[in-house]
Amino acid sequence: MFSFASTRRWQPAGKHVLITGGSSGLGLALAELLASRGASVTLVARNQERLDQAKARVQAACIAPPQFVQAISADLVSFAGCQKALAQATEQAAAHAPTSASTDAAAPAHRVPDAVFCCAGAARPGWFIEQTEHMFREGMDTDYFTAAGMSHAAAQAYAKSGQTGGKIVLVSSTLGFMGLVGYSQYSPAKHAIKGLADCLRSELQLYGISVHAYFPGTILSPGYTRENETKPKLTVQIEGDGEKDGLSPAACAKGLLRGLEKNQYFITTDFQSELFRASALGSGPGNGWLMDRLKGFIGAIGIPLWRIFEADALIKKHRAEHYRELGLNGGVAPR
Ligand SMILES: NC(=O)C1=CN([C@@H]2O[C@H](COP(=O)(O)OP(=O)(O)OC[C@H]3O[C@@H](n4cnc5c(N)ncnc54)[C@H](OP(=O)(O)O)[C@@H]3O)[C@@H](O)[C@H]2O)C=CC1
Ligand SMILES: CCCCCCCCCCCCCCCC(=O)[C@@H](N)CO
Repeated sequence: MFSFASTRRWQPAGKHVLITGGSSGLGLALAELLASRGASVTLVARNQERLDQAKARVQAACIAPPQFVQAISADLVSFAGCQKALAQATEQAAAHAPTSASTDAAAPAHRVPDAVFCCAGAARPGWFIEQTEHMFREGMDTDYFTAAGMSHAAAQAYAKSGQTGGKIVLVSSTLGFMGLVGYSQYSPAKHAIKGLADCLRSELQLYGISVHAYFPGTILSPGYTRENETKPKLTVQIEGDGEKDGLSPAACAKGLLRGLEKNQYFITTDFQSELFRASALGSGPGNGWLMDRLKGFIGAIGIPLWRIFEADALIKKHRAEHYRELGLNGGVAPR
């Protein structure tokens, strides 16, 4: 009774969705899934070649003729880049709009995309003391500002045009609920996404826009392979074997869509993230009062045990090796 899970289920069929980071990993899987459910899709990312390949895959997943798939190359770090990409997506969609004969409202002229998924992001793990100002700023740019910029562009466009029913989906991470050794360049930006989601969920009610945030654990994506190249072994030890515990991009996309269909505000697709969610609810709507308290209770017991006996224990055990490895204090850990 406290969950506000409404009866209106979100349906991708006939909608136009814009997906940032749509050329790879989660974004691409989501694009394929939504296309297979009848949505038209705009993919946005920087690299044109990967966009073209992705576009072909998403086209192959389409089910109904009025559907269209378009790919836009843009760097979404700047607000201007986001605004331009959204405007392009809107204009190009109008060109696909069904002509007189069609009764399908897949893409009425100059309609802002019905939903915007902010999947662009990347982690560059490493030791806090070894990473540079550039890397920290790059983390905020890639993981926070791409999402803040696209949400801003979409909210403005919805509000100015009077288009209601818009949807903004932000992608955070389990690391948006908690922080872990090796992720100081990334996790703060994912916490910022959570804060942004709270503000936007609240404010964008003014314009009839719904806001959701997704908190995935490890996704077995190209991005994950890349981040593992710089990830400290200690971090791997604590976060666990991704190949074993991680989910495929397709499984994540499916779980995210299921959460949207249930109108959940914070969405997770694995039990660990669900425990952290239930332990960090804040002021937004939960996913069911009783289950949230029950999971919060399990988290209240399990998380400190995990921290003390697993995470912090491994970190303390690693001190000597760490000083040696990095040649700190002449390679000797002080007592
Ligand atoms: N992989 C994981 O274990 C986890 C990932 N996440 C989050 O999920 C999301 C998807 O991750 P994943 O599938 O691994 O990502 P991938 O690295 O596989 O794909 C990232 C996508 O983002 C695009 N992108 C990156 N930077 C920009 C930019 N400045 N402007 C426009 N597009 C950009 C990339 O294209 P291009 O480079 O061509 O621009 C690519 O399409 C990210 O937000 C990530 O932080 C959350 C939890 C776990
Ligand atoms: C009872 C409680 C048990 C708790 C166990 C917790 C284990 C820690 C899991 C941390 C996993 C981090 C996944 C997100 C990774 C991510 O966002 C990056 N890969 C970036 O792409």
